[in-house]
Amino acid sequence: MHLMQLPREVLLGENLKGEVVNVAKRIGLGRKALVLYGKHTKKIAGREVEENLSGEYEVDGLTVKGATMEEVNRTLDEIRGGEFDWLIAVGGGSIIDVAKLASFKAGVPFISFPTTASHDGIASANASIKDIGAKTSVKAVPPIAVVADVEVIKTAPYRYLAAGVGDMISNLTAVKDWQLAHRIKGEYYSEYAASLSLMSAKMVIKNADIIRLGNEESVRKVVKGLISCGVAMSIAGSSRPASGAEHLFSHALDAIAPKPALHGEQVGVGTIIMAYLHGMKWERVRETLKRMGAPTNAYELGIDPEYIIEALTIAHTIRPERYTILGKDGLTREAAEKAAKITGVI
Ligand SMILES: NC(=O)C1=CN([C@@H]2O[C@H](COP(=O)(O)OP(=O)(O)OC[C@H]3O[C@@H](n4cnc5c(N)ncnc54)[C@H](OP(=O)(O)O)[C@@H]3O)[C@@H](O)[C@H]2O)C=CC1
Ligand SMILES: O=C(CO)COP(=O)(O)O
Ligand SMILES: [Zn+2]
Repeated sequence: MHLMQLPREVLLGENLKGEVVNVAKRIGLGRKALVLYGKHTKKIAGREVEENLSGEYEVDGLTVKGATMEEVNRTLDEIRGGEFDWLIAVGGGSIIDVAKLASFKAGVPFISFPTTASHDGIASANASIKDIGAKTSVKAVPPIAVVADVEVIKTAPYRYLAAGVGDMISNLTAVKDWQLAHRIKGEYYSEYAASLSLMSAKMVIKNADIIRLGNEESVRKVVKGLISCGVAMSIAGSSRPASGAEHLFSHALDAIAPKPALHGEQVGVGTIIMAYLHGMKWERVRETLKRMGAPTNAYELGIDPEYIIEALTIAHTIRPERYTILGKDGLTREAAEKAAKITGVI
């Protein structure tokens, strides 16, 4: 059996902070709601969402510090202790992922209220949580609804939108890796999931000039693409269509770099290198990221080249069951340095 779980409602528009009440009513969610937000996203939209809900529901808020198991367990304790019926995550990828896993473990639904268009976890069913070692996603549940307020998402610095583009462009190499694993390891491959994932990547390349403007239309285009990526992952039953070696590189950077960059920025740079290793048109990937104003090298990521090389050499160890262009043995230091230099990453 192949289970595909998808959100029941997706709202994309303006001034939706108050609309959550109607969404919850339509879906028939219970009386007690827990609003999850981060330190910043509480001020950006979380507090207002909480206030709006309090007219109709019994509401409490919880500030989450990051996508760690500790925070998932703290949220879980809060849900169980307070007997909450549902959650709403107001934030970036980290807050949404904590809500996703906690809601899955507690068996209660959650609404995704993204404050950035920086990642494709907005509507996906998997959660990337840092536990021991590197952070890779695990199966959870998709949000029961996605409420994407363009006005809120537009308040985020442009850098976040460009990161979202990076997370979508990464589908180009992720799908190549998936096809490789299908051919070499006989891994399950879904043509529908792969096509949907590639469509988002191609759409952002095509619409690069509109997205670059960072206006409302740009946000709408990026959010729709990110939601499609989430659906692709749900169809596949894993993050395979949107996460290959470029993501392993980013996960490795998260584990070793003193100050990692945004997820989407790192996977964008990873895509340049992995496209080179695949013999793809890596220059086109770099050009698109450049046009977007997204980082294309170590300096722009704010990460020392030494960490880039190390991340490339350890990336294959992060999720050994996921076969990629890095193979079973990974890159040698020399090969990593060469690939990073040729592509202008270091
Ligand atoms: N599950 C999945 O399928 C996927 C998961 N991911 C995961 O998502 C995470 C990356 O998400 P990302 O959004 O890049 O990063 P974070 O969620 O970690 O957010 C980064 C920072 O941005 C702040 N922020 C959020 N919204 C705004 C805003 N509107 N304006 C200004 N600052 C804002 C956050 O504030 P605050 O401190 O309040 O939180 C935080 O300090 C990673 O953990 C990644 O692994 C990525 C792709 C797919
Ligand atoms: O970031 C993701 C997809 O863009 C999720 O990927 P991981 O499964 O590698 O965490
Ligand atoms: Zn990603």
